[in-house]
Amino acid sequence: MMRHCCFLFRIHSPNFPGRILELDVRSQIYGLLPIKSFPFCSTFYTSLMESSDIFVGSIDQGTTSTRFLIFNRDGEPVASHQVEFGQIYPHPGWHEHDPLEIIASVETCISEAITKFETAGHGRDSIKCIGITNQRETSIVWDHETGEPLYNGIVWTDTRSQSIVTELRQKSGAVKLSELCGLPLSTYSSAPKLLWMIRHVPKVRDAFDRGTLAFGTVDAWLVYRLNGVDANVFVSDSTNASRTMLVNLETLKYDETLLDFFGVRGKIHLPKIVPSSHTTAYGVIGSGALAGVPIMGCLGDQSAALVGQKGFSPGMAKNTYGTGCFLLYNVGERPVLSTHGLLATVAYHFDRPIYALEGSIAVAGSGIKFLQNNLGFFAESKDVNELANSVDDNGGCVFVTAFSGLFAPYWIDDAKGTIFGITQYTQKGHIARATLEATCFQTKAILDAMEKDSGHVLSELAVDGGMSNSELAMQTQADLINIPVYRPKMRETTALGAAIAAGLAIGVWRNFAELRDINRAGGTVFEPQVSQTKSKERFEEWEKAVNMSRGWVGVNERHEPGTNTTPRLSMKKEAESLVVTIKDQGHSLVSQVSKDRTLTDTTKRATRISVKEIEVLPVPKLPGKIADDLDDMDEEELSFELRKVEILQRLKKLRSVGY
Ligand SMILES: Nc1ncnc2c1ncn2[C@@H]1O[C@H](COP(=O)(O)OP(=O)(O)O)[C@@H](O)[C@H]1O
Ligand SMILES: O=P(O)(O)OC[C@H](O)CO
Repeated sequence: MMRHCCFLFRIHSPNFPGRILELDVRSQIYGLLPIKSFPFCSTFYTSLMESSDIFVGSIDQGTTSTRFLIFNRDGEPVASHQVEFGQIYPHPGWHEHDPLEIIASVETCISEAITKFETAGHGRDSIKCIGITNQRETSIVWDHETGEPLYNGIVWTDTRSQSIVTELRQKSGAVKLSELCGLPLSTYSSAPKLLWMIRHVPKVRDAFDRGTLAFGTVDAWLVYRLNGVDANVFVSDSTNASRTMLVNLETLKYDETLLDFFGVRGKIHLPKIVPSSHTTAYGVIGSGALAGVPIMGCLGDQSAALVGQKGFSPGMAKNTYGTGCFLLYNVGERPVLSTHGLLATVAYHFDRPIYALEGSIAVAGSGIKFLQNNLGFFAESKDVNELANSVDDNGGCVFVTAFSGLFAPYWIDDAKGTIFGITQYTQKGHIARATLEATCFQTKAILDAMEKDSGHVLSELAVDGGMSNSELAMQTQADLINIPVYRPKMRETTALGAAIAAGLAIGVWRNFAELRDINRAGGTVFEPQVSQTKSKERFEEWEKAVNMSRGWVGVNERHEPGTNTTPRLSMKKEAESLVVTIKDQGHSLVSQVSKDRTLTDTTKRATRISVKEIEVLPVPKLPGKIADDLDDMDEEELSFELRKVEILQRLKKLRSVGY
């Protein structure tokens, strides 16, 4: 076997104490040598022996888009590619991702970025390792034997598990949960989403009963599939695993009390929890443009942003304005349990775990996307700024963007998105401004809570994420919190953090000191510009609005189709149309395809729908049955060629939500 000495690394691996692993850049292990003396920093286990032309790849799998970036040793991105992927909203409060589409989006990004990288004159062999960072809590289930997903991923924003959460809150032991895992019992964490799938999705229930149900957050899914199903690399990093509610924050192991509480102990396959930076645990990319390249870093996206901002000392904080907005505050080597509505979480786990207090805001950039996609206010996210700047202030409007209830520090389950203060004077610009302000107000509330929990006053807030591109939002933020807001020049700090985690494992960077100058120059500082009295008044208005947004969702009124019984699906041929009815205990969804090819869906309370005259069949038999019936139908008679496609698409959509 030929060795290329410029590509040779020696690694002091935690898996092989006292021995050195030698491996080439494609991660083929040549042999284990006894360790002699090795002058590397004791904090990290790695040392890059000889190197030139070194790059680290980073997969950033966010809530709305996937990116792949390739960083040089100075932490500069030299090539990248980004794609948006499908957001599935089958019912109010439901939000899903197709797990296979997520994988496809990663593969596309890697392949396109590699093409750009090579066009720029680099060789793909110079990419030494890959880091992964991802949206957290989003829950994916698959068959442990086949690797096939059993349902769409339930996204962290999804509130369908509300009644399960309400039920669990009554259960003995509920109040102790957050002491063990650092998280409040809410729809946000993974465990209630997992329970919902076990209860309501027949395929998931079957796998659960047969003992083949595998559950993981997005990191585990990506690592598993990118290695190739046959490799069966089933791991999750501590920062991601700690968001499931199944993991003990102190031990970073699955906790029997938590597993028992959720009724899953010994009944499902869970990924092994490993540190965020590791030479071997994450395996290697199995196929495609980077086949053979090792994955060596993995962090939940908010942890990655903290690492990318180099928030390595206790007292350092960052706020990432992406789809949601998340403030992480480094509290050091011991977790701090909040008494003011914050989460205790793992900041990162390299040689040892470091903890953070977290303030989570469910809606930030997604509020802007809402104005764009749902209300048609503008064509692109960046246009929100022009619209918001078209007015001098919010014109008295306050928008509580509680699309998933309100997260930290309020944790109001029954709030809904609500705009207060609308008059005939209100313009789109006022609403755009109020949307940007909502995240800034909630950040202010989180910082206040953080100061109470930590006893420490922050002197500057480091920011990043898509919405931090908004000058108006960042200036508003500085005004409201009355401290400078620092925005780095290169805003892909999340991807950088994952690259750092991977690079530290293999010695691209040997210690934190070597990272000091990365992304330091050229940042922007937003200094507070309004009086404290003025910003206090505005914040009081916000808090009033928050209180008034309570109670819009009565727990019993939540739209939760399929909560109790097996849903029934039926179809009926009428003279002018084909009617497909999905009925469950709470609701019926009626899809109607008319002769003129229009398709209408109506969701009604079940009690108001007469299903007497139509055949009702158990769901599992239906797909084939419907397909057969459609084939038998007389084209003339029904006279709309598109109906099959339309109905089958509609059924696919319905099946994707568990029917
Ligand atoms: N110039 C801009 N001004 C305000 N918001 C922006 C701007 N550019 C992007 N955004 C918002 O940032 C969000 C995307 O940020 P990103 O960090 O990529 O999120 P994620 O990782 O969650 O997918 C979008 O929701 C978008 O609305
Ligand atoms: O997609 P983002 O960047 O808003 O991050 C999602 C979070 O990880 C959810 O906890």
